[in-house]
Amino acid sequence: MSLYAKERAVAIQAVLQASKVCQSVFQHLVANETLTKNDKSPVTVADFSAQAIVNTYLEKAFPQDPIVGEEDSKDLRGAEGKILREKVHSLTNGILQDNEKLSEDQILQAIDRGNYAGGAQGRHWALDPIDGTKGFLRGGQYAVCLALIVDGVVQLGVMGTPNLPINASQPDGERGSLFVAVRGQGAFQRPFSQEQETKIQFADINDTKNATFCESVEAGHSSHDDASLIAKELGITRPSIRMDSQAKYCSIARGDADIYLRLPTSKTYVEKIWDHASGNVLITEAGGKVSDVNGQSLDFSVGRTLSKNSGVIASNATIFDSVLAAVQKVLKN
Ligand SMILES: Nc1ncnc2c1ncn2[C@@H]1O[C@H](COP(=O)(O)O)[C@@H](OP(=O)(O)O)[C@H]1O
Ligand SMILES: [Mg+2]
Ligand SMILES: [Mg+2]
Ligand SMILES: [Mg+2]
Repeated sequence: MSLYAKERAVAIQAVLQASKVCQSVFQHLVANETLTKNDKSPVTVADFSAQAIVNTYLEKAFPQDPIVGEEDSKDLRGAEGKILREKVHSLTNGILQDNEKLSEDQILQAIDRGNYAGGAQGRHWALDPIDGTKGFLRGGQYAVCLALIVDGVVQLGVMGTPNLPINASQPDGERGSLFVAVRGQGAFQRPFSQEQETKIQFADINDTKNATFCESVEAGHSSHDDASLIAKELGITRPSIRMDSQAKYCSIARGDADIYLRLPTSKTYVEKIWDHASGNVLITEAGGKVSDVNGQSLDFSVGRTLSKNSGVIASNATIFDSVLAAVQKVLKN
């Protein structure tokens, strides 16, 4: 059996079920149930349900493994959290099989299994139950992102992208894919609807002027102004593809676009490990390279955040050095 085969299978099942709960929430609920967290980022019933589902699957298969998850159950507790708690309870159980159903208490406990501090020793999971909550709310791109980190290095990443067309050249065709990568074993995509996996890789380009950027919709998450200066520097004339979430990593890894830049908009924001862990291994396994804006590898060993890094650059390995040089030239000015 190949390395991490069980982890891979469990992660696929967990992400698939969590993706289904997100689709179900989107169909059944209007956006007015959205909460706003202290950092002003939105969170929805679907974020909580997806975290409960993934953590439950992980606990069953790997009871010893700690989890770094984005959400916690605080807003679902007590009298104030009752309405939200009941919604999460019924939506979560709507997806689970009869023998998997969870009580309200079990859901709260499952969500809070995501409270691990992370670090350099041993293995833990990193979970973003919905990455791109803003995309989810506007019917755009979002991703359920799960990664296994061992001794500070991401070894496995699984992403579910319910709204991403399976084939970018058929934008009105079937949607919903899983992207899966294990370090040293390649990068793969499969539709939600069947188990057959297809190997994916970066587009084969060696001149940056033929490249396309894939960037955040939110200028507050990555500077659009700096990106357009870097595009000029690289001779890029094609318009950027904008989408929310780590679906950006998936898009470049299968060659829909070529370069993903996350250019810091403030000196104080620190990237979170769950926003990049699964994308990180997918990029490497699809023939790409990834670093921060200083050319340093992303360091997943320092806790829940990427406190040693600033921003992200990901591209095809062939053009990576040129992209890094352009980023550094523009950011220095
Ligand atoms: N000022 C900021 N700079 C960079 N990322 C930010 C940010 N504020 C929030 N984010 C993160 O950006 C993620 C979405 O990124 P993107 O723009 O690529 O879709 C959010 O994930 P969530 O949606 O999981 O909260 C959130 O963690
Ligand atoms: Mg968030
Ligand atoms: Mg996120
Ligand atoms: Mg999230």
